[in-house]
Amino acid sequence: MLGSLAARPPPPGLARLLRAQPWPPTPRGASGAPAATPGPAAAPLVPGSAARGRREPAVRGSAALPRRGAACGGRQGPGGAPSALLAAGGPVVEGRPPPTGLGAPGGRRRGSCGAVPPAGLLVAALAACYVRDRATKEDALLEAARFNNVSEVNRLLLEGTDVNARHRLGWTALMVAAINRNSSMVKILLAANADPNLGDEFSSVYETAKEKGLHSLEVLVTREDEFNNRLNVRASFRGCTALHYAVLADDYLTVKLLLDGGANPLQKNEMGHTPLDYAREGEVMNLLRASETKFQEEQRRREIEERRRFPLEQRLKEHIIGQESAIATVGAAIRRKENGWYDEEHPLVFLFLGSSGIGKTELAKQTAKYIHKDVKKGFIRLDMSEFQERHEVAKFIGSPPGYVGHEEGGQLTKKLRQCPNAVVLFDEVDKAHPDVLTIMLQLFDEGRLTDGKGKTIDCKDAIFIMTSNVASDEIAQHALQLRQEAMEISKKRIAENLEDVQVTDKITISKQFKEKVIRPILKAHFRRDEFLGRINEIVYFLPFCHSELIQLVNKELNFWAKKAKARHNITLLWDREVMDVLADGYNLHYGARSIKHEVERRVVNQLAAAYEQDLLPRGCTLKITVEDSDKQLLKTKDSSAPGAEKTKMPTLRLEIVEKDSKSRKLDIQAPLTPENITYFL
Ligand SMILES: Nc1ncnc2c1ncn2[C@@H]1O[C@H](COP(=O)(O)OP(=O)(O)OP(=O)(O)O)[C@@H](O)[C@H]1O
Repeated sequence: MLGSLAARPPPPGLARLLRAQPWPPTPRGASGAPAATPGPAAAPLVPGSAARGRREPAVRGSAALPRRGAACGGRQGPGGAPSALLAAGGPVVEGRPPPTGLGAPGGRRRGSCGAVPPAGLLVAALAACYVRDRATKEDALLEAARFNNVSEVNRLLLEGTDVNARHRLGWTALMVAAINRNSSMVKILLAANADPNLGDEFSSVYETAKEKGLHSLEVLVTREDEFNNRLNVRASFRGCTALHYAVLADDYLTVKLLLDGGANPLQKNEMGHTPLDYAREGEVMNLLRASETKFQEEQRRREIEERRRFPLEQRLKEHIIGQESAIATVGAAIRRKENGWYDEEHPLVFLFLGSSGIGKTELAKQTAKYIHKDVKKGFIRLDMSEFQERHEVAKFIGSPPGYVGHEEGGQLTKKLRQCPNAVVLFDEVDKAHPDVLTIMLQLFDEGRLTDGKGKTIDCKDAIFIMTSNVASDEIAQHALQLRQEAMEISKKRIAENLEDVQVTDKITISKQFKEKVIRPILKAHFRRDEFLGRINEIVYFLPFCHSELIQLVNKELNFWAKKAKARHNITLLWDREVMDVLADGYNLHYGARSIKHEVERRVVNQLAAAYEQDLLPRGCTLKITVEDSDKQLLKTKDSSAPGAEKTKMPTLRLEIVEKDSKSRKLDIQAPLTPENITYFL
């Protein structure tokens, strides 16, 4: 059976990864002749030993190492004497890279001792290649998996060795067992919770050598000796799972074990190939095809279950503060689509309205992340202010043949072709030229788009989100007015001692306001009823209320606290008063960005100056405080007393918390005023 498998031509993807040697490797007897029956339990050949007819005992340790380095002459197989490798000016075997730095220049005879580089260099290379610390249990596990040493693996697992530990070059024990057709080992490792979906971190020999700062020769020999010697050393294996390797080895039993053990047949390696792409015609291919279908169904079921347990709205709220009605509107529309309650002839179209920096882009991004996981391709963002002129339509969908830029294609069409069901954000859509809007209308209406080359992209499954600041002042003023009214009603009810008082920041934009105020503004701007008519949902983003501002400040301070801890081992503390002071920096026109800037200006600047002035011992605890003398001002302001707005802005200071819990104020000098002026912000 093995012979017939080897005789079949491998698929093109497979051919790239394997060397031009028969695969699966034909085990050889002691004489070097092919063995009669390989059998999974047979002690495996040591890589490179085939030519020498040597069979390595399946034990830990590197007893053979000194012998390997001793030979100097013609090539002895991939695991053979490194001197033979060093002597070669070009690839010694098919697919083997020339040893950079160490190798002799081109033109030298292969395997010639005369081509050996200086002895010191050789010794260093030998030492690097073979003197390996095999002391750790994880290394021992990888080696035992390589040699199918069941008892050693069992012992190591019992001792608590991490079954998913990686070789220093990136692979796991399960991958080693899979590529070497050690199915009994695969079974043991899976039973010990080995993750079948981990991807190899080893790319090609050159890439890995570069990444790890090693000599390519060392990487090559290690890969061949400690993983497998039948793989193309030039190909990239990054992202290959144990299942990819089992398929490369064309080992039905191991493939089946891995699939039963939860391996994902749809998982792609970094080249974008699933295991099926490497399968030869036959039972392995059939098995993979069947399990792909089954896996897809199961995945769909799992996703539905997960959506039920952890709804989209909840996920979005983890990243977006406030904007509850916007989240609810988008969440409901996506749910309708996900569950098949939508018009499949048209894509979903939203218009996000509201002032700057209040989460329109963020909501679009998070929606894409939820739908696609891979946000890079699944989220397309176009700044529509780049399409203000008529001729810029060509930039949007590509120029027709014979025009400049025809070959480049359009910004939208190029990206949509890569991911036709992407979440597409048209930022500042009000700035786009009417001709661009006409194309968008066609896109929304028909769910497809024809590019400059005449090719049509079907994108009925895409989600289009347009954002605009049009009417943002009206929306903001209306929201503030609604909040004011809600506050007054609450106060009145408190004054009347009514029991069901709920002080709430939650407000809803009325239908009347949308129809009477917003729609006419939109109509005047876009001048096309049909364009507005094609929008599924107009989503309103409102200015932040005080409690939302406090959450934004907290989020921002937490961001810096994490950085302080990670970079300088400094613990940063603050209290509610500090958050109130920072929340006052909110500017309606800049939204959450104004909070970011306020924190940077009033806290991070002080931190940086204190650090530069060597006032922050490593490992210290820092507290942000409001200057004592300013606290009264803050109280006055909090109580909304008349005239409070005119009071001086409270000052934030940094204090070091000493071991006895007492605080010491830091005397930070303002960097731009060297005359000993204390840093006041
Ligand atoms: N509601 C929010 N919750 C959390 N972070 C927010 C929120 N709104 C804005 N931000 C943060 O502020 C920054 C700007 O937000 P975003 O890009 O979403 O603004 P926008 O509403 O699209 O405005 P613009 O049109 O100016 O881009 C981002 O870093 C974002 O994370």
